[in-house]
Amino acid sequence: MIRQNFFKELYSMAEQPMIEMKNVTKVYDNGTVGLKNINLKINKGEFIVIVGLSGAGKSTLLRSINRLHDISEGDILIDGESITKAKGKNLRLMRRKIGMIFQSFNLVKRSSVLRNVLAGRLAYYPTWKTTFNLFTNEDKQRAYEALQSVDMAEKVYSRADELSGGQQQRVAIARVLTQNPEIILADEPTASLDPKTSHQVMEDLRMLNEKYNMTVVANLHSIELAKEFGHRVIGVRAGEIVYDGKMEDTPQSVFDSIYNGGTGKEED
Ligand SMILES: Nc1ncnc2c1ncn2[C@@H]1O[C@H](COP(=O)(O)OP(=O)(O)OP(=O)(O)O)[C@@H](O)[C@H]1O
Repeated sequence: MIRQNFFKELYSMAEQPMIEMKNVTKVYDNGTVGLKNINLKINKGEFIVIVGLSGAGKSTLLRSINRLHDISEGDILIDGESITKAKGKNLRLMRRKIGMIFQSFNLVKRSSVLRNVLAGRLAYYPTWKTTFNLFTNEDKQRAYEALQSVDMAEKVYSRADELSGGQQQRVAIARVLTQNPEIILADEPTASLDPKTSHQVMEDLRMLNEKYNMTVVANLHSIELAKEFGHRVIGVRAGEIVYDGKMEDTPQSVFDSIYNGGTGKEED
């Protein structure tokens, strides 16, 4: 009996979603409805792509997960714990589990590549230490290795604004790797990049997913990249989930209808 319970418990732990959205609605201060009653479970190690027209709510969905946007109704659980209700130190610890990649890279442009990558460790230090730049050698080594894994080690002392867009995004990926989160939210990570560089950046995200088992949720405009890299596709239209399925089971017609057949606000 004890043995049975043990396995049952182990099983239910394995089943616990990494991210769970329960009846999530987001209404912006000006009355715009960003998300309408979203229910969604994302498991550890998945690589999710979110697709939809401009204005459909992809960014709102992604940014609700780490509370860059506060939701109006519902609850969001990270690894079983409500981030919606989290406060103070607890909220900071939960956010440490969530890394973010932005379309605009969000590096400190006048700082070195190394300092930018070390910023991924900030949440592990008390503020006074970071003010005085007291990063440990271990963390410097960690940052260097992260840069190596995205093939950017030779730029370690360059200033961030001396790099190309693709190189900056790779530094941002090294920063997120140094943070060592469970989840990576990538909000249009390739929107400012050319096709070849976009592909490279997606390969880096795949590496984080496969090698470190990080759960990746990426908003993508490019259907080609979505198809190539996503394991599961979520279609969003006018703040609602209109499709959710494994990539291998998703026919082209689904993409056609999400992008052409819908009531997405802008291109109607
Ligand atoms: N800060 C804000 N205040 C008010 N409305 C907003 C705000 N941010 C987004 N919205 C609105 O919420 C809706 C969803 O926007 P969101 O940015 O999430 O869409 P998206 O699918 O990410 O679009 P894109 O692909 O263009 O980035 C849109 O109608 C948008 O105008």
